[in-house]
Amino acid sequence: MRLVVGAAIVDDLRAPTRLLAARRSAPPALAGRWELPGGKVEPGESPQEGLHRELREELGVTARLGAEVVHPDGAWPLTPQLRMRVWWAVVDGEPQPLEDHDELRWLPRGQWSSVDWLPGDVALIAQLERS
Ligand SMILES: Nc1nc2c([nH]c(=O)n2[C@H]2C[C@H](O)[C@@H](COP(=O)(O)OP(=O)(O)OP(=O)(O)O)O2)c(=O)[nH]1
Repeated sequence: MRLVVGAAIVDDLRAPTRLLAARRSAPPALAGRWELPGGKVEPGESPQEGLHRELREELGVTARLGAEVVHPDGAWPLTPQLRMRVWWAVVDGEPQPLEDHDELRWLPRGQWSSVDWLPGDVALIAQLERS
């Protein structure tokens, strides 16, 4: 079982009005679907270290993490091999699609479920919207 970390990047941790969605450019089976920026934690890294690294690599930003978005079982199941932990985050500057994504989109509150999320993200995004 491999751990993936993701960031729910918003404009304001206390009163979010927009959420950043990222459209995958690869592999072909996932390309075109939307996800939270992030990726797999590497051996020797803490989940938070891995998330900061992924956000630097993918978006070119430095992040400040807020609270974890907790799944009742501890982590969000994505596939039989993957589970994901997610933190709210704010970032400095405007994220750029440097790696893994061909489009970034700020979704206004109320429209967070309006893009075609990866299947494992749908319940998570619904929880973000309710929070
Ligand atoms: N980053 C991210 N990955 C997600 C989300 N939802 C979801 O099912 N996944 C899946 C897609 C991928 O199979 C996996 C993340 O792997 P990745 O390919 O982005 O990881 P990585 O950047 O570390 O790349 P690599 O080492 O596998 O090359 O988790 C999500 O919201 N964010």
